[in-house]
This record gives sequence, C-alpha cells and structure tokens, in this order.
Amino acid sequence: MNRDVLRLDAVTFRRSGTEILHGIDLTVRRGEHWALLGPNGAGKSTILGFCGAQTHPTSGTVEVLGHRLGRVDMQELRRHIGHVNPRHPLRSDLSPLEVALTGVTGTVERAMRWQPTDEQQENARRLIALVGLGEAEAARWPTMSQGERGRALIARALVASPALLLLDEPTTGLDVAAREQLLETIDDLSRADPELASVLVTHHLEELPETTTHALVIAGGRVLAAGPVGDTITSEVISTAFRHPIEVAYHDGRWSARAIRRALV
Ligand SMILES: Nc1ncnc2c1ncn2[C@@H]1O[C@H](COP(=O)(O)OP(=O)(O)OP(=O)(O)O)[C@@H](O)[C@H]1O
Repeated sequence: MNRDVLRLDAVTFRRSGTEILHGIDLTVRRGEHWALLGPNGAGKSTILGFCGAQTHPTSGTVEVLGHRLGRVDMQELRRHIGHVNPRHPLRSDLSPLEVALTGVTGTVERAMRWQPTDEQQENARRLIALVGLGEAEAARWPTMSQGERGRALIARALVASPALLLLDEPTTGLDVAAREQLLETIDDLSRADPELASVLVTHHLEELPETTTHALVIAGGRVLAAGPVGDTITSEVISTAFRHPIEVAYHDGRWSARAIRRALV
C-alpha cells in the first residue's frame, strides 16, 4: 500500500509576476504529523493551499491522497481532507453539533433541504464529545469563544473521516488554558487514529502538539530544513528562518523559543 498522503515535487508558485515559492519538496506519509514553521510571508498558507487541493502550483507536481492535482476533480478530493481554517466564514447561529454536520455536506452553512441520517448524527455527536464540547449543546456559533469554535471546526473536519487533517494556526488567539486544551485534543486525535496524517501551520514553537513527528521550516519561499522534528528544529535553523538569534528548547514533549540576549558588560 502506498503510504504517501501528500507529495509535493519541485513546486513553484508565481503570482502578480513574483515567484512566491521556489522548488518546494514535501512528502507526508500516513501517521505523520508535520509542522509547517516560518515567519510572516514565508509561504506557509500557500503550501497549505496545495495540501488542501485549493490551488494549483505554477510548476512542479502535487499529489494529494494519490491523486495528481490538475488531473482530478478538486472538489471531490477536498471531501477527503479535513481543513481547519480559523477564518471559517460561518454566519448563522449553529450549535456545535450543527457546525460538525456541515462537514458531511462540505458546506459552510447548513445545507438546504438536507437532513443527516441517524448514523451521521451519532458520528457528529461522538466527535463533538471527543473534542470536549459534549456539554456545550446550548452554545451557538456567534457567541462561542475562539477555543470552542476551534474545537467545533476540528469536529467538522473529522466528520467525513479524512485521511489528511490540515490545521491552519489552530491555537491563534486562544488563552493559555484554551490553547493547552486544544493541543491535548489534537494529541488525542493522533493517538486515537494512528493512520491519520496532519499538517499544522504555526509561527510559534510553543504551539506544536506533542505528537508532532516532522517539521518543515520555510523562509522566503524556500525550505530551510525538513525531516523528523528533533533533527529539524534547531536554534540555528530557527534563527536563520526568523533572522534573529533564537535559542530553542525541548522539554517533556514540548518546544519553546527565546531570543538570545547580548550579555551586558
Ligand atoms: N495572490 C497573491 N498575489 C500576490 N502575492 C501573494 C498572493 N498570495 C500570497 N502572496 C504573497 O506570497 C507570500 C507568501 O504568502 P503566505 O500567505 O503563503 O505566507 P505565510 O507564511 O502563510 O504568512 P503568514 O504567516 O503571515 O500567514 C507573501 O509575501 C504574500 O504577500
């Protein structure tokens, strides 16, 4: 069985006459959890756009779940990818369960004239409990906290049993407790389904889940380092990426970073 979930080969991307990505290679296999790290404007969201079958590269090839972009119905492919976008444009006052069910129809709002089956309801209810929203039946999207929204969106992403989960800065804007709870939820998902693969975009090492297996560090549209997380996230690589002297540390499954201050004399 082919274990590649995602494969980018020599991918470039050009917009408005400027090359934004220069020859990106990335292979994600089943059960791997990748972090995409880099400063503002590095090209992380653009790469996630390929992973999510949202955009085509200018040159190079992208294969998602065994299908080459350009030769496949992108909309159909997207049904098998769970994409958690913090700017999810939902407007109506759906409950967490209803938000999760929009993942079945692949719509932002509740689909017109559509009723979930008992089995779909049951599955969505199970996922809502899994992400820790089992007690939040009365919550409604417009007044949910950022953390509750993030969890509801993860349940929505999982409802179609995706092989690939994409998380775009899932913990941005959360307080420390909500961030830690969400990271724990992500870790639980990885442990519950050893075949699930994921790609998580962040600027912050502190926001990497413990279950992160690999990292790709990018700056200025180029890969600086990629591979197993422990070999890839080093003070040297992160300092180069963020163009500032930074010391990284790893303790008990979690990463942190701080600037190296010049000693006072
Ligand atoms: N459609 C576009 N037209 C022109 N430039 C674009 C377009 N989309 C992205 N860019 C540029 O490409 C670069 C990479 O953008 P991208 O959003 O992928 O970076 P990022 O690493 O996700 O950044 P951030 O961390 O700030 O979200 C940026 O300089 C951005 O301005």
